[in-house]
Amino acid sequence: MYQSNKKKRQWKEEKERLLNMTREERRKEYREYVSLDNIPSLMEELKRKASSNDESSEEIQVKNSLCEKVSLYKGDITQLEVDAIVNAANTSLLGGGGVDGCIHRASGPTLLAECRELGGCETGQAKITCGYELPAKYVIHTVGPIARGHISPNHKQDLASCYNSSLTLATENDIRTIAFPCISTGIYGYPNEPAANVALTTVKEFLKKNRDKIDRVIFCVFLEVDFKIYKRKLNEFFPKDGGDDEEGEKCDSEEMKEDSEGKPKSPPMKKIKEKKEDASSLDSPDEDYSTEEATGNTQDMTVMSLETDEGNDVSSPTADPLEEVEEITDPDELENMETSQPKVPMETEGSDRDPAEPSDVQKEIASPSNETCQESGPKDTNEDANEA
Ligand SMILES: NC(=O)c1ccc[n+]([C@H]2O[C@H](COP(=O)([O-])OP(=O)(O)OC[C@H]3O[C@@H](n4cnc5c(N)ncnc54)[C@H](O)[C@@H]3O)[C@@H](O)[C@H]2O)c1
Repeated sequence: MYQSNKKKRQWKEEKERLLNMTREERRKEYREYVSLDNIPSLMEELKRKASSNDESSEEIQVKNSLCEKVSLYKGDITQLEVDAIVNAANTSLLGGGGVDGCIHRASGPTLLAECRELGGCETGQAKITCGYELPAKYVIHTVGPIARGHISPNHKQDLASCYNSSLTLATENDIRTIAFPCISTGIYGYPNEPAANVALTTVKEFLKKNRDKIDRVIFCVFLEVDFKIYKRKLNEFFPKDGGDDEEGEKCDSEEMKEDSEGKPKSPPMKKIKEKKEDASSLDSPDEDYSTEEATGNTQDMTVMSLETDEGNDVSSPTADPLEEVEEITDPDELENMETSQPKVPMETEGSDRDPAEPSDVQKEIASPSNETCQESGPKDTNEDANEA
């Protein structure tokens, strides 16, 4: 049988085998993972903060607030044990660098075999495959806009469409827990903060209309610059007192006036609302942003707490960048990147992983070390995230 036919048959059989397994059975097959139990929702973080400040956690109203459906996680998305992780891919769907390269490397060569059958993907659209050797059952591949620091209304629409298409595909496949990287903010040069606004606005709108279909959306950040942006914004977009019906209208005015050290907090939600884009206002005029925002320090990968700065912020700077990403600034080079071969060497389709790989149940990693996805391998880390 030709190699390609054999591989085609293999990925279909492998996909069927894996998707019919229970989580316990699958855990015997993947190396390391971070379970959802170790990724607190925003609501859980707020309750934890209330109890650590000796406030009555009863004050934390759960008036059908969406903040129990979102989390912020800082680390390697390939380690998250969720129903689906989203890949920031390119239109070829044949792999590349950045998070795309990490996901393909961690998932193994069978992912590429399935991707080859998908016939690519348009910008703003999404396609789904099995997760194979990942802790995630599925990978949803989406293609963000190439903004190169200059955001047009089309770029915003396309980026919002990435989140909407991925979430729609998730609900169509009974996927209830999903993790997003910061789509388009790496090599595609979409400035970090505007991208976070689009992501948070789009996810919030989707969750308001599909509360019963999604249990958790995890914003998985990798860089400190994104960690700080999402940490600041998540409470604004998903306030603890609900207030999800009006788009960012309601806020706990006491909460917003000043933080515990009396420092003025960000302006009242009303002003933020005026500035904040929402899904309907994605066609605001072009905005030029320096792409300095698109770069930023890299930090260790830590399950973080959504505390304000005086809280138990557990992220701590590390010296080494997570990976040396070659900054591609030449637009032509970026444009033809769509057809470029994977930047980071991936296992070729013919190479099979060593069957002698350890099959024992993997140690759950809860506080991943600051190794990058390229270096991840069998590790004996088994601390409880809560001690992180
Ligand atoms: N970065 C590169 O050098 C490079 C080269 C070729 C292709 N690509 C990839 O980049 C293009 C898409 O650009 P993009 O800006 O949407 O994606 P991206 O360049 O992967 O950046 C998206 C975001 O993901 C972050 N990230 C990187 N690794 C991980 C990880 N393991 N877990 C969680 N987050 C992570 C990264 O820091 C950034 O915030 C595609 O062509 C894709 O193949 C990247």
